[in-house]
Amino acid sequence: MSVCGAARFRGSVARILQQHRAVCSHTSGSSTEGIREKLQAFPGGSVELRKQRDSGVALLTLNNPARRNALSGSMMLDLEQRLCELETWTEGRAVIVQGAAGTFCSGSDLSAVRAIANPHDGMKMLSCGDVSGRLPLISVALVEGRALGGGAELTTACDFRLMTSDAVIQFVHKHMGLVPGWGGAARLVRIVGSQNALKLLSGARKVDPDTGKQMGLVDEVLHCSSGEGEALCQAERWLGPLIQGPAPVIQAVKRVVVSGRELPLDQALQTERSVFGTVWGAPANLEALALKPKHK
Ligand SMILES: CCCC(=O)SCCNC(=O)CCNC(=O)[C@H](O)C(C)(C)COP(=O)(O)OP(=O)(O)OC[C@H]1O[C@@H](n2cnc3c(N)ncnc32)[C@H](O)[C@@H]1OP(=O)(O)O
Repeated sequence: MSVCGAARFRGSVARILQQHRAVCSHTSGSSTEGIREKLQAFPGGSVELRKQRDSGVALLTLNNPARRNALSGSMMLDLEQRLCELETWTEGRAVIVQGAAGTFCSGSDLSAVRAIANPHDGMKMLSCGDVSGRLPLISVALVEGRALGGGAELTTACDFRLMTSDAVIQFVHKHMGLVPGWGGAARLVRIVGSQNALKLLSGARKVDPDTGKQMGLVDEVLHCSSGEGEALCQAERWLGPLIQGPAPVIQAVKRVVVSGRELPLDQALQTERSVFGTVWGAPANLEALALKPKHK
């Protein structure tokens, strides 16, 4: 390349980088604010967080029963806020995600969806509702009633799914002219394999607990005979053996498994080494060594 050509080339690269920076700042900063304001304009319901300090289990409840716990605009923002609170809960071990009044979540609130049904707002909305990889504790979706659309996606963001015997999970996106956008498709493929994921998404198939269990989408079916609260009690009992032990160790286990699941091998190995460094010689490790345990 001539000197002149090289200068022109450097000039073009600089221009492209400048344009790229402009696009990035547009999509991350003020425009995210724009979507926040739009979402705030669709209030209704709430996302409640109750940290049970004695057990280290948090309850995250989608609470919009008049709309079958559809995620309103303000609930999407609430959800983000609650996840931030969970991320810094150092004494936490697990979180159970549930819906109020015996049903999980009917997806995005259709009135909000209608108001922002253009590609630009849709892309920005994703930055507010994405819970993938955000749950720092062992997470369980307790599915009673229906988990539809974005609600079905939310179940895949959890490590485990427990369903009551009459519950249904359904990725209804195709019926809405959509595909998942909050990571529900990618995670579904990892959970049930691509053949099953394709069947569930392209057929918008209703998944009952038994089918879910066969596919590996559902970890346990809960048979509840008596009333309110029984499913939650059973879910807490199911979780019990997984969360025995010191919180830092449980959180470390979660981190190595998530990195193994979601990162390329070289990065996962690196993460595992650094997480190992946080538990080796730490109080729980020293206490266990002092007890001279035998694992019979
Ligand atoms: C990227 C995100 C993709 C998405 O999530 S798009 C949204 C997908 N979800 C839907 O289309 C849900 C549509 N709703 C339904 O199929 C049914 O309402 C559902 C959930 C099976 C419940 O059926 P039922 O128990 O018979 O109750 P119902 O139909 O009378 O509903 C009770 C009230 O709740 C409302 N509702 C249910 N799901 C909603 C939603 N997603 N957004 C806004 N409002 C919703 C429903 O309109 C009804 O309200 P109203 O009492 O008529 O004022």
